Amino acid sequence: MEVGFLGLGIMGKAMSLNLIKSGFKVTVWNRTLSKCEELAKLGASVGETPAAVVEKCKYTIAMLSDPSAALSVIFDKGGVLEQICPGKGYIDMSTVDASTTSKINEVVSAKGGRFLEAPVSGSKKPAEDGQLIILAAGDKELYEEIIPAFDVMGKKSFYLGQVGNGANMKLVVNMIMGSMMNAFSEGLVLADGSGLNQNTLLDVLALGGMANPMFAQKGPAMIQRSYPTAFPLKHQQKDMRLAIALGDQANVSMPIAAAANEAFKKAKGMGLGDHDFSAVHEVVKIPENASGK
Ligand SMILES: NC(=O)C1=CN([C@@H]2O[C@H](COP(=O)(O)OP(=O)(O)OC[C@H]3O[C@@H](n4cnc5c(N)ncnc54)[C@H](OP(=O)(O)O)[C@@H]3O)[C@@H](O)[C@H]2O)C=CC1
Ligand SMILES: O=CCCC(=O)O
Repeated sequence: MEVGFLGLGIMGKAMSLNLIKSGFKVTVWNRTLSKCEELAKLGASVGETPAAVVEKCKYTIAMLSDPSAALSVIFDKGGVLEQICPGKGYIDMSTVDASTTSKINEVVSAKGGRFLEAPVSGSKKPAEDGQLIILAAGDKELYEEIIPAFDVMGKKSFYLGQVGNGANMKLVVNMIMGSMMNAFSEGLVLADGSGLNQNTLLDVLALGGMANPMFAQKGPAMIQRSYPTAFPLKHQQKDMRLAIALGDQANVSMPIAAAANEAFKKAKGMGLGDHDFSAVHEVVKIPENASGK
């Protein structure tokens, strides 16, 4: 199967590499074109523009930072719209809001193309291991046709119905995750401020009903104030912002998510946007010289 891939960031690079390793013919494009070189050495073809990729491939996947990036590869000069046509499918796996995917669906469909949104749960390591959770919605036939690629990139795919449901599901999941990360950071700081051993806290959490891979994997590094980037904090803040807007539309009060968003905003303001989202810990951390009592 010949597949195009737009966006070779943390996630897109790992996902497209898995497709290549599994025997897909992959044509890649990235805004910073030099990032295509590594993939080219591993067997990818390179398209000069998103339009060139779509022209070459029956299916094109995108994995881009945010709504503005997702729209710009569609509408800009050399964008997807210039070549999308009947027989071609466009699959956007970026985390964006439903209004963005609805807009893309509308213009792709108007040109006779088919559209599927398919954001993912799971981070850098699951992307490298082909263990993502895929939250697809949109054209059902396209979903069924692209399953072989999803099976390479993910461990489970959900088909959620109409365009918007995948985007919304992803925002709900990440809203919960961002709130949890804030509560976890506060817990680590509270343990420390109360004279408790933070590693013992991790051991206690790991044995109970709150045990989860996020606490287990990120906790030890957070205690060391180390935040190697798997999921950039700036993207988590974007997801909180979009989830809060979704709450506005649905009249759902979300004070916990709102407080978490404020902490991520503050962390971004502290220059932590490119660190892992666990760096929000720095916002709640008790200054080293304060006893907290
Ligand atoms: N990292 C993670 O753990 C996860 C991330 N996601 C989501 O996946 C998406 C990608 O994340 P990730 O790979 O981490 O992000 P990165 O920041 O590593 O990569 C972002 C990609 O978007 C491209 N891009 C940014 N702005 C534009 C633009 N205006 N026009 C064209 N391309 C643009 C970048 O190109 P360039 O190289 O030129 O900057 C790069 O290829 C995001 O929506 C994120 O929320 C979902 C699940 C997990
Ligand atoms: O959107 C990012 C999700 C990161 C994760 O699921 O660990």
